[in-house]
Amino acid sequence: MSLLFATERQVAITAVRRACGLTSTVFKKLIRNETLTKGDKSPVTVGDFSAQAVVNTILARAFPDDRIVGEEDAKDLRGDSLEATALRNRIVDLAVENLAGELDLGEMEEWGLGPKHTHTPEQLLDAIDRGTYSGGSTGRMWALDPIDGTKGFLRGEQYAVCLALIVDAKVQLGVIGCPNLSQDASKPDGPKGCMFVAVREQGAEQMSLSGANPAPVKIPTFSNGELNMLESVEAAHSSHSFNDRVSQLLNITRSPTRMDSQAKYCALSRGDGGIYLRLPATSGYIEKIWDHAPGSLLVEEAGGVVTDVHGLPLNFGLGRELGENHGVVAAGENVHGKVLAAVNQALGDGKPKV
Ligand SMILES: Nc1ncnc2c1ncn2[C@@H]1O[C@H](COP(=O)(O)O)[C@@H](OP(=O)(O)O)[C@H]1O
Ligand SMILES: [Mg+2]
Ligand SMILES: [Mg+2]
Ligand SMILES: [Mg+2]
Repeated sequence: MSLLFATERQVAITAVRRACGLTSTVFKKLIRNETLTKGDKSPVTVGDFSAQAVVNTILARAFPDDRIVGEEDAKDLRGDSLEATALRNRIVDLAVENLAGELDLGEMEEWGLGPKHTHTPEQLLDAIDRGTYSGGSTGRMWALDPIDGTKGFLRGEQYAVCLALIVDAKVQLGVIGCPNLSQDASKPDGPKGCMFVAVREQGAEQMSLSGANPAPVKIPTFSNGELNMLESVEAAHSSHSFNDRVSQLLNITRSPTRMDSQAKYCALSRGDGGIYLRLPATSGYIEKIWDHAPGSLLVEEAGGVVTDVHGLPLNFGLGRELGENHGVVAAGENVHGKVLAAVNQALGDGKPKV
């Protein structure tokens, strides 16, 4: 009997692996005018667009009826301006070359892959725009962040290609590719590039980006002195000062580990850091589902708990955003309760006294 979501798992691994190959290539050749600034002032590069084109092309071929909630859209690539034309040509070239790469183990030609396939610019822009689904609480949908941690990507630090399958608002499958993450955190100069795969009720594992050496990951039981905090590099994305207050309340003396992207969830799942805490630094910011869907399942399947500051599960069924949740608290099962208590004490301490 085959396991549930076995085909989806293989398709997602293929898509993430291909996209990671593409982003690594882009990083080596990225030039200044290949980055745009979006309406919310955040950066997006040719890597983000072309990775979304590749992943969505594969998903559309393998699962033509599935919806996709992807971070990017092709609006800025469709115009006739010189800038749009140059960006479009570059993105199309990158995606075409990546999709045409020889089939690797477990990959299928019918997913649009291999040298026999051609992909027109229009098809690739449409593939990017397959990601414009508004989300919702019923049916199947994929959540895609083609480059999570774009700022880390631009700095040459951590970033991740993140893909999740959500069915009736529940994340069932998550795949995260981290091209710059050390395969073994205790050997920072050792081989880099890992993929994390989780399927609900089937566990979580880490492997190399090529799929070699798969091994289960599990959050260890930390004693108090061993705990430390994982947090964003960008102070604008999560409040560092709030995390410091929580660390003090928990008597954590080790300094926080700062890294971009859902690599934080990956690090947590294998025990490199005991807590991932993310409180909005900007009032009114609502977290996006693609920034948390695969990471939260990975941590749960590695024996952890992921909630918001009220202890509520993350609700992936409310559209493109986690509209009901405030902040994210992720930690091992034996630690999560006391972190949540400390978070709420710190939130209470911050309120004006009447
Ligand atoms: N003001 C803000 N507050 C919280 N998160 C924000 C934010 N502005 C952008 N982000 C999100 O933070 C993500 C990166 O998180 P981190 O800091 O953990 O690396 C970004 O993902 P992208 O890089 O995919 O756009 C983006 O979705
Ligand atoms: Mg972005
Ligand atoms: Mg992101
Ligand atoms: Mg992104």
